[in-house]
Amino acid sequence: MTMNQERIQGAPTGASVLSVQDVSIYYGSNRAVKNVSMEVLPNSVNALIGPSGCGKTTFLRAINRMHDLTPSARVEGRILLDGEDIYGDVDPVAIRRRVGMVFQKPNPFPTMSVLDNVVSGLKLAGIRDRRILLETAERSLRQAALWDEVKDRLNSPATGLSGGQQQRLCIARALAVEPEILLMDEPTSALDPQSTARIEDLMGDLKKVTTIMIVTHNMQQAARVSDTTSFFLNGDMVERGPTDAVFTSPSDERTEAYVTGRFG
Ligand SMILES: Nc1ncnc2c1ncn2[C@@H]1O[C@H](COP(=O)(O)OP(=O)(O)OP(=O)(O)O)[C@@H](O)[C@H]1O
Repeated sequence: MTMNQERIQGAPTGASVLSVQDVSIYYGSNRAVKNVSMEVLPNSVNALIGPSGCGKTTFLRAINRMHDLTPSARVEGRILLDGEDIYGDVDPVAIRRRVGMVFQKPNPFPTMSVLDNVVSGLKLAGIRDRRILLETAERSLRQAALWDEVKDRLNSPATGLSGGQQQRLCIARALAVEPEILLMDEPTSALDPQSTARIEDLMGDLKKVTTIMIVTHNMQQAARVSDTTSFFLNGDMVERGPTDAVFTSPSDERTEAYVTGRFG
């Protein structure tokens, strides 16, 4: 293991924005994620790859306490966000404000305008100052590379945008509350190649303002956009390291078989 790999995979470094410590996740008696630990550095893009059903989404959802909404689900271990245990004595709603999420299918609020979608999180937090709302909307839409396309239709329904624009709107909506982490669950799988490329191009800019965890089935995408890659198999995190190393010289033969397309 290289020093860089040790830094990524090993003990908490204090520099981590997210520290996952021995996390297991159960649905009833089925353990879908097994003893996963990882340290995530700020302003990095972290890909989670692995065959269908290996636990990637289950792992991702633990990071913003979405399993609270599933009665059979249980999370063991510790997840620290900037040193604070997100399963400790904290309000899950406050955690979800700090950990944004973008889903597979774009899900703008259908009855709201473009502008109201972007600032919905701020309004929920009680911010009413129109100047602040407009400034935040412009900043977030610029960060999501959507501003130029929507600046003249901010008050039009969000549902009038194309699928790719709607997904960038959802990214802008997530960014508006300045999340420490942005979770992306196969964010381009419902999009055409051109919209996918736009979102991939965006990743480098997004990580300047947040830290990204992205589940993807597309290994070229993981290779193109991420700094670290974690390979999951049957609930185990088999390997995690710098993306270059995981793709070109994986240390586990199961990772090699997967990234070279021999299974999955
Ligand atoms: N709500 C749920 N209730 C019960 N079991 C679940 C639930 N969600 C997922 N599972 C199970 O947990 C395991 C991991 O599923 P998960 O969706 O996390 O995998 P994944 O790697 O994200 O798969 P995919 O790539 O197909 O999205 C699977 O065996 C799945 O059937």
